Amino acid sequence: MTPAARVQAAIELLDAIVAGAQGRGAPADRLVADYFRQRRYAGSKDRRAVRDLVYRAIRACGPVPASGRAAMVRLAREDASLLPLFDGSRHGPRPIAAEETVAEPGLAPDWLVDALAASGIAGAEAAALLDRAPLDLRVNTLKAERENLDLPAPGEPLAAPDALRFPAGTSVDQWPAYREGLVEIQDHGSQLACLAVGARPGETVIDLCAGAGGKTLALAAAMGNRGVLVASDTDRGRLSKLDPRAARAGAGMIESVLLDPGRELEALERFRGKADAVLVDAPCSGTGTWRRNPEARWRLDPVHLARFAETQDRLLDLAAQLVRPGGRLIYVTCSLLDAEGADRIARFLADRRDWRGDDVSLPLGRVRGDGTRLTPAHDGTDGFFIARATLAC
Ligand SMILES: C[S@@+](CC[C@H](N)C(=O)[O-])C[C@H]1O[C@@H](n2cnc3c(N)ncnc32)[C@H](O)[C@@H]1O
Repeated sequence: MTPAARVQAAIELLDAIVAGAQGRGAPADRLVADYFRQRRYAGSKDRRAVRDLVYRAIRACGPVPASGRAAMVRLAREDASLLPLFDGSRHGPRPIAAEETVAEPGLAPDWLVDALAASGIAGAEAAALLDRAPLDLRVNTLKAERENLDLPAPGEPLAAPDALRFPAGTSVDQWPAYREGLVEIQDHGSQLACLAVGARPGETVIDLCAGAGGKTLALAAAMGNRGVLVASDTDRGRLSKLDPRAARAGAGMIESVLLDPGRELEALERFRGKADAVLVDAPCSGTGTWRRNPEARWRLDPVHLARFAETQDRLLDLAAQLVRPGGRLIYVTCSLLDAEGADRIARFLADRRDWRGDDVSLPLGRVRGDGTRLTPAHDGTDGFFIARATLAC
């Protein structure tokens, strides 16, 4: 592909991504993968270049752009080396007209910028939400140790005991250590959230919103494969990815439980009042993960945010019924909005005299309400809110 054709391909992809965001269709990553699956002629350099253009253009726009072209023209305003590529060549984009629509720059739609600022995320803290994330690995202590693991590149040891950091784009998935389950890809913040669970061998731990099990695998390692570890979720597709991952990681202790939305407790009845720890890694807006999913800013509106908060309250109430006296509940969201973090745990604790908030004592982060918050600017992690509460004996 010529450089101009790459710009045109990025414009077409951005059109699909904008439509996907507005109609709540497939996420950008999937659209990019599908696009190239249908265009086998594009080589790996072309793919990398187009992908890079797409994500730079997404980051360059604040609110949802009017079109893929408007987004790319915005990027060309910021990177003049792109301007000559709007040359009207056979596969390239037409020249930029004087009256052409240009997407607005910025962090996000205005209402979201205001909500973040009201949650203490503004200035450099806000700008860092759109940085490129490094690649973090968790050494799987069921199979290896950080100190004597031999990897193709040396990683930077981080504060979480099993975390190593590599530059963005490192092809870890090609490494034998990855294929053999010695390491997992997991953001440092996510690893710290797992530390806050304090899972120990022999305990009964429920990962209520386990998804594909990123955190479940870390809990299995912390428990040394001993005890009871339940991974539940309402999404069959996500949960079904856990079994092969667990097999690769040697995490034989995990029991997957598919939940019926609205009737979650039915499938978990036998654990009522029995769990030592319940992790609620709740569905949320993902404002803390824009470094990886910058187009998520375009998918959120106040109605959806309010729905997330309702679900989070419901899941907290549900999780509380599973915890044994003296046991703990850990609430996590990858959001930096108080509406999904500090406000939720404050409501939970306000309603309950038999629960008290704990200090999660993590090596990074800052106190926010009754929890701890990690941010890209301060902690170099994805954004997370993490809180822990203990039920009186
Ligand atoms: C933030 S994601 C979990 C990510 C996962 N823990 C990980 O570390 O990879 C939130 C999950 O909550 C699940 N979920 C949504 N509603 C739920 C419900 N009512 N009960 C349990 N899980 C639910 C979603 O399907 C999604 O997988």
